[in-house]
Amino acid sequence: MITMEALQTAIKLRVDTYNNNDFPLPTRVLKSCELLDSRNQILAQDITATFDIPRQNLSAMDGYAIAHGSDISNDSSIQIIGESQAGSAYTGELAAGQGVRIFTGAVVPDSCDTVIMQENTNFAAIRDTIDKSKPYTVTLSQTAQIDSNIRKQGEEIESGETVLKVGKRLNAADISLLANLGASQVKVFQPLTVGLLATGDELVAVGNELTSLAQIYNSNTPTLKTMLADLPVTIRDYGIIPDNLEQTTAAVHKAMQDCDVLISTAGVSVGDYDFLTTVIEQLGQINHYKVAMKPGKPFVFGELNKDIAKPVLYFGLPGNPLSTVVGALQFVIPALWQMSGAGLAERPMQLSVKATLTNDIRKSAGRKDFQRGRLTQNDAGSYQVECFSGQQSHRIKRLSRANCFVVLDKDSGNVASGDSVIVQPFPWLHA
Ligand SMILES: Nc1nc2c(c(=O)[nH]1)N[C@H]1C(S)=C(S)[C@@H](COP(=O)(O)OP(=O)(O)OC[C@H]3O[C@@H](n4cnc5c(N)ncnc54)[C@H](O)[C@@H]3O)O[C@H]1N2
Ligand code: MOO
Repeated sequence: MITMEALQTAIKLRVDTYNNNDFPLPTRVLKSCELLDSRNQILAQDITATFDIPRQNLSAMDGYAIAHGSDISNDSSIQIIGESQAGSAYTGELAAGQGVRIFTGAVVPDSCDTVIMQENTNFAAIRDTIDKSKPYTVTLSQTAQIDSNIRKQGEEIESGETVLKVGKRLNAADISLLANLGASQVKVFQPLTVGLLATGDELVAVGNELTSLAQIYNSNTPTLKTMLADLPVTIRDYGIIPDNLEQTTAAVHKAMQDCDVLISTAGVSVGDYDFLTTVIEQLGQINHYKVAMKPGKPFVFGELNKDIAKPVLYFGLPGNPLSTVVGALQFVIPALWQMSGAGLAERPMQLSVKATLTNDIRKSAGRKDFQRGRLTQNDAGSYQVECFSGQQSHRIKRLSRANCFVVLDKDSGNVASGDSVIVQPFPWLHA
């Protein structure tokens, strides 16, 4: 059975080929996106500045701009002959020994080469006596440095500079940068279409009545929709498909015409009513089946390619709710970010921390284990994790109580209270 790490690498390599050959990023349709809707969209065009930032030399402090050639040593006096405010510059010429009152963000007059903050003058002592309608004198209480407290034109961004590149996953800081450059819209990659298909005769969609004791609610589809909500994808929900070869074939066949990616839940184990692997082999191929992890072992990675122009990548998640969550986090979501065109450094990072275990864990070697736990941090900043008993992959209440996975290596055996373990916080713990 393939290890989890080897499967992650295999999926990544397949998506590399998909992005280069099957559906090359440069040939994809672009979408104009309003700046405020662009969070988590993937930039499809480089962004180049059309003007300098700062656009002119600006003051970094409230204080005085002092003319070139002035004596700026401690105790020297400067004659203040006007004022430069943010949005309304002082336009006159200054001679050595002169200055203007200036505020943070205001233009530094061309004839000035230093800004001195008001705290380094006698401003506080004379403040109440200043009559702004006529020149007045301030005295430096500290020697100033030429060039200090001036944000130079273009020092942050020069006109013509590329500030964001194709593949950037736009975040609040990028939106700040784009807004500073006046971009009201950006070109992003058209979201991929991701089909969701739940299989199982026992399933009923939330909102409907359970009419027999054999029925349960379909929780995997709402779970996946929530987990994918932050991705730049369009979801198509194909609903619940009964455990029946013809209907499963028809549903997969329909989805592969409409979608770039298909995710199914359940029907991938070895039971008499688990048809998905058969259908995938009829309409495409299985690249990998079963992975040495717990939960989530009967995971399928394949592609649907019969009689269609480009392959539809297929992820078959095992039906147990926990297997669906673990498989989606470890394989599907990273692949979707990569398929969406997000550069390597732009894909959400799986954070992990070391924590001290507060209870014993029983484990047998053979599969990498993702046990649910609750991570806490003490006042000194170190982490502890409590790992719950009852780790079977249908334990939904414990999943909701947990905030992290305790990740135990494939070959690890039992782990004891006090041992240091690797913990992966759930994405929703730090988002
Ligand atoms: N003989 C074997 N049996 C099983 C094996 C095995 O290796 N040999 N593997 C077990 C493991 S591990 C898992 S995980 C499951 C995976 O089974 P399937 O993916 O085929 O899923 P089902 O059997 O249809 O369902 C499993 C479980 O999950 C419930 N389920 C299914 N879909 C949903 C949904 N959308 N929402 C909520 N719950 C769902 C379903 O009712 C079952 O209880 O196979 C083991 N068996
Ligand atoms: O691998 Mo299954 O997902 O343990 O329950």
